[in-house]
Amino acid sequence: MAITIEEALEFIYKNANPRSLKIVPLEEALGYVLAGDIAASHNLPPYDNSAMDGYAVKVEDALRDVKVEHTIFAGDDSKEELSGGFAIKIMTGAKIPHGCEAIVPIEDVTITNSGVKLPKDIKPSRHIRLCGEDIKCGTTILNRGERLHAHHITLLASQGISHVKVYKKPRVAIFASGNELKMHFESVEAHQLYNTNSPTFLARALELGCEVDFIGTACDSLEDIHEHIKSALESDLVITSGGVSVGDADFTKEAFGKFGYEIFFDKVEIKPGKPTTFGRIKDTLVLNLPGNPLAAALNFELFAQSIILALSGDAAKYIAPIETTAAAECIIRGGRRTLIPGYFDGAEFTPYDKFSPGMITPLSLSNAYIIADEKCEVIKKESRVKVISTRFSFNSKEQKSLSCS
Ligand SMILES: Nc1nc2c(c(=O)[nH]1)N[C@H]1C(S)=C(S)[C@@H](COP(=O)(O)OP(=O)(O)OC[C@H]3O[C@@H](n4cnc5c(N)ncnc54)[C@H](O)[C@@H]3O)O[C@H]1N2
Ligand code: MOO
Repeated sequence: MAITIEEALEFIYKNANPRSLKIVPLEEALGYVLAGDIAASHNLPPYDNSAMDGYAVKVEDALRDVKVEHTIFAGDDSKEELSGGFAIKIMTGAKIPHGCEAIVPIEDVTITNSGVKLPKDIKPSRHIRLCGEDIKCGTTILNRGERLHAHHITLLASQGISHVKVYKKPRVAIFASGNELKMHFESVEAHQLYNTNSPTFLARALELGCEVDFIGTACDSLEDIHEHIKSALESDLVITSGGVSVGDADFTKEAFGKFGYEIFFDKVEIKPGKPTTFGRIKDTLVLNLPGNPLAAALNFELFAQSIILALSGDAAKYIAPIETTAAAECIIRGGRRTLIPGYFDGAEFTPYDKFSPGMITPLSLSNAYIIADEKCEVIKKESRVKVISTRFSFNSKEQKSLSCS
């Protein structure tokens, strides 16, 4: 019996967990997920320092001519002490000298014969960046389950952290089956076509931070599919396409059965993608997607991505939609949840005008999709929709104003 998308995702979250850990140098840590919390071992800034090129002064010296005898540069380990009637010239980032109460920027003073004339308003602590105001030593700066993006590398580098403990990237093996299929580097005859699903899965799994083994294309025979399964079982996840329907040459599930395939579900109330199958052979998870390219790619987005996120140890493992409005009407048949590809330009979602499970263009030219409810027969123009991205960033084909009013 076909299950709902929610039930299918529950099977996924119950069965997909991060496997093992390793230590990587910071330079290679981008995209990995942290396997432990990280606490700050240094204050940032590490010492009170000047936010401006200017003069270290006493507040009481406002409006006075003060003498300037020293200059402190960033990186100096200065022991100067500031006394009333004096200013110390100081550069941005330089350590604040003892006795300094504020910094006056260079452009706010007048140069005199013996030093500088200070302005009338000097507020205590002005232009001083305080030790630890950004990061306090001992606080947790990153948590287990955080995927490392460029600006997390900033935090780690600020603490002099050279290596981090992370979850290994999910190892994914990919193959397709179908006598009609040829690899993109082979020649095709008139009755054949290129296997586009496997290169799609490979590229997308890499985008999602997996290590990928490209096993190839199997013929529609149990023996050949067995060979491909054997080569794939060392992985955390095997993703196949094709051969999951009821045709005379649909052997995929039977072929996996020889290896003790425990199937969690083999039908989902979804269009396209009803025959999507998920299970396990020992520690290896298996996702059999249908052969039809749009069905395969969209169901990869929903199910393979959810498995990959859960396997990677990412605390943010749930796919999150963005709410927006539909830019055009889209008529659907209803009856089952329907996946509709389209383009989200940051303001509106435009459903792809004509799509069917066997096509490849709709998703290639889209950057997102929506899931229409089983009772829904039309997505009306300007109705609210929940958009799920199929890319990492949101883009627009036209230049937009980027500021908020
Ligand atoms: N009598 C029924 N027939 C079908 C049903 C059904 O319920 N009853 N379901 C349909 C649905 S829905 C789908 S989806 C497909 C799923 O079929 P398979 O997973 O068995 O896929 P194939 O038959 O192997 O291929 C379908 C289609 O896709 C092309 N294909 C397959 N693999 C690739 C690839 N790697 N790259 C590019 N194109 C691929 C293949 O040539 C076929 O045209 O079954 C329906 N039938
Ligand atoms: O469900 Mo099939 O996946 O419509 O093409």
